[in-house]
Amino acid sequence: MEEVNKELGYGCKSSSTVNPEDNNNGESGKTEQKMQNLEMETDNSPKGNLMCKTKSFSASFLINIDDLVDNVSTTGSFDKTGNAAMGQSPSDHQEDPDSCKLKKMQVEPTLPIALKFQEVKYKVYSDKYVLHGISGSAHPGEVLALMGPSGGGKTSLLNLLSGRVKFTSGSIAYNGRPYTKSLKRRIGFVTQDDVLFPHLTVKETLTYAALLRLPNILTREQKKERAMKVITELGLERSQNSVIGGKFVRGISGGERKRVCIGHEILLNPSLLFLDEPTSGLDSTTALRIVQILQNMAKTGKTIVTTIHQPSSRLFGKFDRLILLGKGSSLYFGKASEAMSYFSSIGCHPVIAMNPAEFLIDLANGNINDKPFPSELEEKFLLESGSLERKKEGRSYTDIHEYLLKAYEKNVESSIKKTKSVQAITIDREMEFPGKMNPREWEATWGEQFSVLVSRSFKERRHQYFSFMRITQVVATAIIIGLLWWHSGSSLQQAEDQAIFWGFFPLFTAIFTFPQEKVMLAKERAVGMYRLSAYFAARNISDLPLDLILPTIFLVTVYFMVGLKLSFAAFSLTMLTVFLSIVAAQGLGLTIGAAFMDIKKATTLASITIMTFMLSGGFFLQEVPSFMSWVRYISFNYHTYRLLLRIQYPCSSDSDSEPSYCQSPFITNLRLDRGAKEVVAMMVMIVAYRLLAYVFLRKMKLSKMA
Ligand SMILES: Nc1ncnc2c1ncn2[C@@H]1O[C@H](COP(=O)(O)OP(=O)(O)OP(=O)(O)O)[C@@H](O)[C@H]1O
Repeated sequence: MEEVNKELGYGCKSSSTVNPEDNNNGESGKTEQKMQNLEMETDNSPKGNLMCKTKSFSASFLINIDDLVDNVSTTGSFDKTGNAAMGQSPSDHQEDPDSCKLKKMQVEPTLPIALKFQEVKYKVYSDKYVLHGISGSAHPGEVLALMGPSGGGKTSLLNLLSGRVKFTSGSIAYNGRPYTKSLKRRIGFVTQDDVLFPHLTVKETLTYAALLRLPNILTREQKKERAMKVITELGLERSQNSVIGGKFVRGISGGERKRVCIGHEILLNPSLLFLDEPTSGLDSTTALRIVQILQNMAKTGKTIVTTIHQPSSRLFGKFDRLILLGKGSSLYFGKASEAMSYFSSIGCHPVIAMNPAEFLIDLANGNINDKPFPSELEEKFLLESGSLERKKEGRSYTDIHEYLLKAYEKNVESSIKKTKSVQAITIDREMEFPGKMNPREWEATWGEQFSVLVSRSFKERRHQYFSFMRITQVVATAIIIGLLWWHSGSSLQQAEDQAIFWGFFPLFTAIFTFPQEKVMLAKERAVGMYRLSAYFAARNISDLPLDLILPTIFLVTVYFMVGLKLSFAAFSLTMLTVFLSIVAAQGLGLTIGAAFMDIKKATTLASITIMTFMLSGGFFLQEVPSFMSWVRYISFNYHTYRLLLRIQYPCSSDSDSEPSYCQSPFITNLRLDRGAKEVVAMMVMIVAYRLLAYVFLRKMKLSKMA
């Protein structure tokens, strides 16, 4: 067995305990030194270079990473500590002001950020701790894997390290400094779920993200180029024109989708990239490809931290460092390649050939059935149960967990504490000159955000709106109404049916808008991709043309089949009334959707509302009790109905030329005037409902949904 283990490379190291962190001390010290050197190199670059201005600072190094990566692949490389071995020095370039940016490109790599955390605890409520004091570090050029069984605390730790969630106690330092808002732009986070628009292509997805996320110092063309470079870097060229796809739409593969999510984050060239289970649900070859991409990215000076569930042995070999978590505690921290030796040294090693990752997760799960267990544990069980058989049955997860924890405290934790912390280094200009850099410099202007969002929303919704089902629903309803009231002329019933259909149809369509997009909205707002007002305005405007096309088809069909008033004025006014009704109904739908952000709840309230509006609107009940009559004034159905009747049954004050229906009690009771009040009421509703929807969206704790 010993031989088998040796052959596999993770055999028992017998007596001496391997201390994974001991081996790192020297390296991590060197890392810190190198990082400081790198920082100094940057600081010592020619003055003119640094004066290529605060404004262009971040932007220029964004473009530059590509040149840098090119340089790395052709002329040099990053070592494990994130130092770039550059092929060119700043002095290789002329002191031409126009070449300022170019020079920056070749001088500035990804700003290396080392992550160090000590005794990080995380409490979710009262005394429920999810993490019980985790320590470790990750350096530029490295991929740190957080591994462990389900519920071990991987995602929680990742969220804390990325600054998305506040920790309860302990410390997390980025180049020796605590988290600040300015770090946000240096951090990329790839969530476990792929939050992407299903109907956009890969190219559209990344281009829109580039247009929205990249700083304004870049031109539109440069932003698009950047998106294309990311596509190339991630090997997505072949699928760039394919749609992303989703539950109901076939699209690119899971691996490609994950790469698009990674691309979304690396557009901004983050120094720290966090990924939550980037390989879950992928086959081992695709997973390996993703991790290979992460490794390549790390080589450009990024610090990469990823959670991983059950990697294959080939994949496991790709990680530089590893934290093994079990029940919210750290069971191992050190080089991934030394994990097996460490566990062997404390008496835990597999008796059969197995994937090291599988073995480690089994250990963290307390499952050591086909593994020899350490003598200390054996003694413990022996003492408790007295017989070998019972002893084996009696082993519990808690005992094994405690044993591994004690071994960790004895062998690893103490040495982590001994490692010198990274000397605080400036992370970016905002830290250097607090408050002097305008955060708005980073983002596109309101107008640009609006136009990009309109275009994106239009492309995404185009497919949704003109779905076969939806067109069938509208056309079929129009034909049925047309046939039922075939050439019946200006029928009251017909006006009623239109008002009902166009009352509930847009309302029930609009309630889905915000709940459906809430995860995307939360994700994009969390990284400050755009202003809420730009999103809201864009969503309203981009919906309009689409929402008016189907009603037009409907109205034309019904109007002529039923044989309504054949005059241009009557047709146009009917059309306008229906449009007003649609936009008002939509506003109400948006408000209900934004108020709940939950489709089920929103649908329930929308059903109750529309029923109340219709009943009070005058179609079914002519005599509404006076204490309930106020409802009709906030009902767009009521105003639509009155306007439609007014158009189809005009009555003038001249009683001689008045048609006979003007004397009917039904019409006289309605006391139809010129319709100005109805139009004003509808306009007020259109604006007020939308304002209300915006207020609800603003108040919504979107961060909790991300
Ligand atoms: N906000 C919370 N409230 C209550 N319990 C929580 C909260 N966040 C995390 N937990 C609990 O903490 C534990 C760790 O959760 P976490 O999601 O970090 O585990 P994980 O290792 O990422 O699991 P998985 O691999 O299944 O995603 C779980 O038992 C989870 O239920």
